[in-house]
Amino acid sequence: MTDDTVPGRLGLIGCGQLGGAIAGALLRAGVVPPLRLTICTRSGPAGPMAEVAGIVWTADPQAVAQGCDTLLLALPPMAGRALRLAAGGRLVISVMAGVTLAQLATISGSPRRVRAMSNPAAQSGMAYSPFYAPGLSDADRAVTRAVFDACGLTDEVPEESQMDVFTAVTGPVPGFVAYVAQCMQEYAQSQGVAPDTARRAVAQLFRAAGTLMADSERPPAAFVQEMLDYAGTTAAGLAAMQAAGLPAAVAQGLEAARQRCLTIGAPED
Ligand SMILES: NC(=O)C1=CN([C@@H]2O[C@H](COP(=O)(O)OP(=O)(O)OC[C@H]3O[C@@H](n4cnc5c(N)ncnc54)[C@H](O)[C@@H]3O)[C@@H](O)[C@H]2O)C=CC1
Ligand SMILES: O=C(O)[C@@H]1CCC=N1
Repeated sequence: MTDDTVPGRLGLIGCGQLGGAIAGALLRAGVVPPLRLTICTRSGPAGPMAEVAGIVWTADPQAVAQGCDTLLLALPPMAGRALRLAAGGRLVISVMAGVTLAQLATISGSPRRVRAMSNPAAQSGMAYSPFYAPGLSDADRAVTRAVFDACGLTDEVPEESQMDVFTAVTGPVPGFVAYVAQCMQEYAQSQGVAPDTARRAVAQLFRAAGTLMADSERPPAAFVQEMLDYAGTTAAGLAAMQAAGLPAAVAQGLEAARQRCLTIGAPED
């Protein structure tokens, strides 16, 4: 990756949990140098990016829209929906949950729009960042891929509806996985394991499980079936979890998150 992968000036509006992580990823990967990065927040320099020399800071989204060539919107969805940017024909990439491509047209007026999703694991290059961008030029697609390649894995999805699915499933990190880990730690503690021991053990389990599955082409179902076929202690636990409705509970939770995205993306009255 070279310093001109993102041509011109990149303007980031929002530098919090996600925007700051993406900015860190872009700088680390050399996709854009600090001298070609403008960051807009409500309150000036923020987070680790505040220590990076060369970045231009502003509290004026219009200054970003008119002074930059590519805009990356990483502010809260409701604040983003209220924005009106004189973005002209600039490339506008959004990672705002639920904000639709149609809303991005109203926000920016630009025909060059990307609806994307990422997560704070971008900081360490471990995010999954899908994007939806019908009609995007090859050049703009290359810039979009360069941005999200720096954050981890990326895919272009064929339907905008999938962006709400991914916002629910892969947007939160550690997100829902932390909830499962919490349940496992609390079980261990209920059996007399000391809290810090339980925490360390479960963290190591998720590190191992995540690495094993990420390094494999096998779907999670294959790992589960392998344990069921083994017919040992884990098989007994898996059968009990299925009988207790774990699959339905997970699906209900993810669907609730997806529905919240649809609420954000609903046309204003
Ligand atoms: N935090 C997360 O794990 C994830 C967040 N997202 C999305 O990323 C976006 C940002 O979320 P976070 O980084 O968590 O928020 P945050 O609250 O950590 O940071 C928000 C940033 O936006 C700035 N901001 C807010 N209103 C502004 C305005 N009117 N003009 C200019 N700057 C403004 C704030 O100063 C701050 O820098 C949201 O749309 C969220 O849905 C998506 C996936 C994961
Ligand atoms: O919870 C949220 O609203 C943000 C978007 C996806 C993950 N975190």
